[in-house]
Amino acid sequence: VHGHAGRLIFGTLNGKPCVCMQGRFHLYEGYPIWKVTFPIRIFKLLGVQTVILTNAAGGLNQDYKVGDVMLIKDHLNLPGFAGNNPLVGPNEERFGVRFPCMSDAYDRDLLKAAQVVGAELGYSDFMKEGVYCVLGGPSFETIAECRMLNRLGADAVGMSTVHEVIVARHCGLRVLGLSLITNKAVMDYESEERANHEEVLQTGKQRAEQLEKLVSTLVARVELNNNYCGFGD
Ligand SMILES: O=P(O)(O)O[C@H]1O[C@H](CO)[C@@H](O)[C@H]1O
Ligand code: HPA
Repeated sequence: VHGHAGRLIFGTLNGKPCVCMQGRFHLYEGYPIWKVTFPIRIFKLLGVQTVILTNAAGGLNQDYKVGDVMLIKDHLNLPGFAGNNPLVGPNEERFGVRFPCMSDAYDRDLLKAAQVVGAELGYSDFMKEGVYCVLGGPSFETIAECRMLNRLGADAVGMSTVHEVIVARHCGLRVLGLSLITNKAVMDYESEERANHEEVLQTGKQRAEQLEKLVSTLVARVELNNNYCGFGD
């Protein structure tokens, strides 16, 4: 999509071997859901143990400000309610079980580690924790939809990530999810604001340096055996 480079970059980050997707596939681009999540299985086969998934999202929680970073503690998979789940079809036993658990989708130790690192870097003022809701896109939400999602328990809304999380958990990868609140979802009929992709890209650029620092510091602290340095375990 415009704004995503569409590259796969291999290297080391703070001494840790990493592979980084510079961009992702989205359902609304017309890709089948298995293709959207295909890179996750490639990562598994490459020996990856931990994935850090990031996205741009609209803020539904009235306490959120543009530029906040929301650590994802849970998700609402709305396309999934209609049967649009990346695991639909014959189960690939070599990756995981038919009915994977999702109540532990977002690794609590990694989430705690992200909070600790965020605080150390002085980012606490703009770091939140909340529930991400995925929709199919590409149209942004109506006011009624935003109000409904917020009442259903969503703090942020976007068009990605959740499918990747489901496939990652199915094959046993540990997941940390980060949403950058790039815009406030319009919840009020009096509002003159309009969701637009340019604002999304602009907010992304403004926070890029801090997000890079957060992720790279965190990566430095995650041990290859999935333990963490300096977080009490
Ligand atoms: O979720 P990512 O890929 O960060 O992008 C978000 O931003 C785009 C809308 O501006 C949509 O693709 C939405 O999902
Ligand atoms: N809605 C859906 N997806 C998004 C938004 C939004 O407001 N902002 C960034 N991605």
